[in-house]
Amino acid sequence: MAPRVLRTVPEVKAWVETLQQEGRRLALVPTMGFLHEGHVSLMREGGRRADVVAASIFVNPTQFGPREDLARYPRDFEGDLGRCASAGVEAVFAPEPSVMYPPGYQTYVDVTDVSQGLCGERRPGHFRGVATIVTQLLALFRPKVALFGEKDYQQLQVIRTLNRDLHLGADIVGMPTVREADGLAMSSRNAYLSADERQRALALSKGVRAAQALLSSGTRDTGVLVDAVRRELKAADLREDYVEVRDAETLSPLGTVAPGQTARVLVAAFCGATRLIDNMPLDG
Ligand SMILES: Nc1ncnc2c1ncn2[C@@H]1O[C@H](COP(=O)(O)OP(=O)(O)OP(=O)(O)O)[C@@H](O)[C@H]1O
Ligand SMILES: CC(C)(CO)[C@@H](O)C(=O)[O-]
Ligand code: BAL
Repeated sequence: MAPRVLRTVPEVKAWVETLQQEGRRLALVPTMGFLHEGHVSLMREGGRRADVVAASIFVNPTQFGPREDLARYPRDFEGDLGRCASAGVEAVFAPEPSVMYPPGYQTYVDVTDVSQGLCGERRPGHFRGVATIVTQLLALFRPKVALFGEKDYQQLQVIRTLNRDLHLGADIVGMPTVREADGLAMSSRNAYLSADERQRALALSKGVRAAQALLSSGTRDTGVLVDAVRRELKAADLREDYVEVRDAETLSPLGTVAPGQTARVLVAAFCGATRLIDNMPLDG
């Protein structure tokens, strides 16, 4: 069935109120649209963990820097509604920016430690925008469960932290990265890539896999693991934005991956003009 489209805050409140009266538990999947199988995996898992699934489709202006791709971010609302319908989504919240940021809006959420470095450093203000919109969505929908992808790993940790610190009460579920058959992490921004760039973009997933393989064969020095990723970027002529190994939960930088430690190797790189990210677990 086609999902119901909600456009305003009173519409969301009325819909959520009805769910509560019916005793139906909600799973929320926040997105920026141009949906792919990664998003669908979150929606389907939402359906397994709750009684009803809602998605939001909102290209949130406050998380884009002034020189970033807000104006040309890919959009396909009709196609997205079809994908939501086949994933069992009952309601789609698709507000105009003025609904989330009306005149007089003045409340922003800063999550400090886990926003440091990585995308937090390379995209100043990005996580403030993400944390602000996700806090609004969790406060409005009050879902039992909210699902996010590990592809945006630092974002997931930022959201876990704000949900805990602000007592928002959702179960935050992180879902594994869905990949194309050749390993490229699915991402709406892959649509920007030319055929040649699409091939070269494989360097990100190859690089993080090379780091995983090195750790499995006993290399614990994170400098050596980072170099393995850099070699793949260089071979494909990608420009590094960052490559780091960090603690998987706190995201503190690591010099070595200790036995029993859960770490993560994270990469961001430019393939032509398109900035892509990827990451993988490194279990010491
Ligand atoms: N390949 C993927 N596998 C699993 N989850 C994903 C994947 N790609 C995105 N997600 C998750 O879907 C949610 C919405 O993400 P978003 O709409 O920004 O899509 P995106 O493909 O990551 O777009 P972008 O190219 O802008 O990064 C986020 O929680 C994100 O982590
Ligand atoms: C979580 C999110 C929907 C907030 O705008 C966005 O950052 C995304 O799509 O990953
Ligand atoms: N997928 C995270 C949202 C962003 O890159 O702005």
